Amino acid sequence: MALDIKICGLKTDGALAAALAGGASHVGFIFFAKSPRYVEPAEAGRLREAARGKAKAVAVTVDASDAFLDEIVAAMQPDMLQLHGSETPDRVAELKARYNLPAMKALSVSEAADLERVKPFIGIADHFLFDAKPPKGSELPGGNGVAFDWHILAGLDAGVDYMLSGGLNAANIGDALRLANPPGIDISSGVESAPGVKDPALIELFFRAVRAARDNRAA
Ligand SMILES: O=C(O)c1ccccc1N[C@@H]1O[C@H](COP(=O)(O)O)[C@@H](O)[C@H]1O
Repeated sequence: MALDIKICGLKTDGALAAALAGGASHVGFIFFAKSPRYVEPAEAGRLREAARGKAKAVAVTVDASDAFLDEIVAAMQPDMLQLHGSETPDRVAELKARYNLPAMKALSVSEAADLERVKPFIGIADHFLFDAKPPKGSELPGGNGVAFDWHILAGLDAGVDYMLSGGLNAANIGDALRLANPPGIDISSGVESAPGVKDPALIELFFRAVRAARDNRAA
């Protein structure tokens, strides 16, 4: 089965090129002002053109207003919305209808019981993204480079389409794929040389590690 791979928090042509060259299925742009990965909608619109027809462009938002979402959607024409805040099932349904776009609902998890939070979104969110809970004091709901216990995902209904996220990098992706066997993976700070600074070489290294892990499984 094909593995979805999302490289998130892209801000430069070089990093985007590395993500596409590696075979990313999704590229993510962050519209959360406090993030070091924040990109202006117009700039994301320029960047995403390189991905058209190659990878899905994902607009990552956090409890965004309709006005801001209108601006983002008009400027970058995303293929998907990633809702990384405390959006309710009703809000997810409302946004899907408003923009006629699929939605990926991000949920933070630290224990098996957290997976229960998927249930109200079933039949509404098109995909899920499981991320670690932010460390105390962090201003970011995601992009903290923190992993959760992937064993938790063993309790997930097999029909749930999701991306595994949080603290992934070239060193741990093999274990993550082996333990959770997720339909998709999502990475941001694990391919950065500093917060918000994507490193094309680390992106390439990550894809190499993914391929090596998958080759090992097939052998
Ligand atoms: O990356 C951010 O700054 C960010 C800000 C606001 C919402 C979500 C954000 N990032 C998401 O979190 C995952 C995991 O990041 P990491 O690999 O642990 O650094 C990232 O891929 C985005 O989907």
